[in-house]
Formats: sequence, structure tokens, C-alpha cells
Amino acid sequence: MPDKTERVLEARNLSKTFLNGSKIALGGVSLDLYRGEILSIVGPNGAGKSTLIQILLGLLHPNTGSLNILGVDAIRHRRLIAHRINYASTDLSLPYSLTVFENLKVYSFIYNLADWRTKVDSILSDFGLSEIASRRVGSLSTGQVAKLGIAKALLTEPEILFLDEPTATLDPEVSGHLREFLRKRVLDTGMSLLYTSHNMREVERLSDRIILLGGGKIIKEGMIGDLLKSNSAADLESLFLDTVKKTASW
Ligand SMILES: Nc1ncnc2c1ncn2[C@@H]1O[C@H](COP(=O)(O)OP(=O)(O)OP(=O)(O)O)[C@@H](O)[C@H]1O
Repeated sequence: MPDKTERVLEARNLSKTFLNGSKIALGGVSLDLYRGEILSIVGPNGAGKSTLIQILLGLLHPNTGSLNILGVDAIRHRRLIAHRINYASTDLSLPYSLTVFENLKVYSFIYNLADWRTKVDSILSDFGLSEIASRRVGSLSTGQVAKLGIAKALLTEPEILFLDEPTATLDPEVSGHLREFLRKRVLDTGMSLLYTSHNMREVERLSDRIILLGGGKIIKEGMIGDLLKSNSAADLESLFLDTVKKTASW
């Protein structure tokens, strides 16, 4: 069982203003992620979700703040822990002329994986991708490409997986399977999952805890049951809409 009291990520006072932007994209966000936890970041368009995830991934440099990941200062020494983290997003494109199998093979080599064939076969089977292993990525549906992106990220068996809107392009049945798969993976391995989503029903079903961002700041955070109770909300969608309405000046 994962130790849900062990912090794997500790972000303090992260802020970001883009040079060409007129407003603050992220205004002093602090958050923790624990081992074996599923944390979702939700918020309206422009709330700062992508900016936050890109800072956590080291793709953007924050103007202020500190970031500790797996015990390492991840702003200064990310290379020390980069192999223990992975990421998938529908914005990340995979080589289109290669097949599903070739994509996973190439990434196994990039990741320098030992026993890559076993890992690729097992991930293909876990994701129900074996039957389309010889199809070129360019011929796949957007949902199949999204699944392959996540499969690719799991090849390295990361301790922390970041996902940017993982199920945005998936139909309800496929996103249901993916949710079950991710939850099982988290339970079996103690992986921590931090992801962004616009789908409140999905967030309710998958997350242990949520952070609601608005205008670059944390507006609400907590366990879903506690949040619904303390805000007398029937579900996350109504809590979200109510909160967005009250802070419409964003
Ligand atoms: N590269 C950039 N240059 C200038 N401004 C940016 C840049 N990236 C984001 N912003 C601005 O920062 C703010 C936060 O954007 P961000 O993309 O982080 O929000 P988001 O919550 O991910 O939105 P969405 O749900 O639409 O993806 C917005 O005002 C956006 O216009």
C-alpha cells in the first residue's frame, strides 16, 4: 500500500507572468502531492492549469517560488529526478509515420529501458493496443493516439505521472476503461498522479483530492466529499459553476 503521508512533490508560492502577457498567469500557488495519490487540477479556461503543469514539468521557469520533487530541488537539479517522472498530453505529437509498436520501441530506446520488448508487449496488452500494434499512428483515431501517449509515458514506470486533460478526446467507454486502469496502476505501484481536466464527472470518479484554480490562484482545495459537504453542493459540477460565478471578475 502506498504511504499517502509521504510527500513526493512540494511546490511553494509558484508564480508566473509572461513577458508578453498583461496579467498574472499564476499568482503564488502552493501545493503538495503524496505518494499513491490522485490529485486533479480543475479550473475555467485561462485559470493557469497548463502554466502550473508546465512549471511542475520544468518546461517553464517560474518567476518566484520553490519546487521540490522526490526530495530534489526540481528547479535547479531536475536532471537528477527526470527519469522518475513522466508526462502525457494530447498536445504532444508522436511520430505519425511510425507504427504503434515502433513508437513504443523508439521511446524505449530514448528512455534507455532494459528488457524493452517485454515492457512494450506488456504495455500494449494493458492498453488494449496489441491488435493495432502494426498500424501507423497517422491512421489512428484521436482516442487511440491519446491512449498511446499515456502508454508511452508509463513505459518508464514513473513514480509521478503528469497528465494534461488525459480523457478530453476519449469517448465515455474508453475514458472509463482508462480511469479504471490508472486507478489500478496507482493502487498496485504507489505511483502518484497529477492531472488537469475539464470533466467534473470524471474528476469526481478518479481523484482523491482536487485543487480548483481561478485567475492563477487556488480558490478551493480538498477531498471531494469534504468540499461538497462544506459548500453544500450536490456535485462537483455545481460547485465549480457556483465558484466560477462568484468570482466572475477573473
Ligand atoms: N505563452 C504564453 N504567453 C503569454 N500568455 C500566456 C502564455 N501561456 C498562457 N498565457 C496566459 O496565462 C493565463 C493562464 O493560461 P493557462 O494556459 O495556464 O490556463 P489554463 O487553465 O490551462 O486554460 P485552458 O483551460 O484554456 O487550457 C492565460 O491568461 C493565458 O492567456
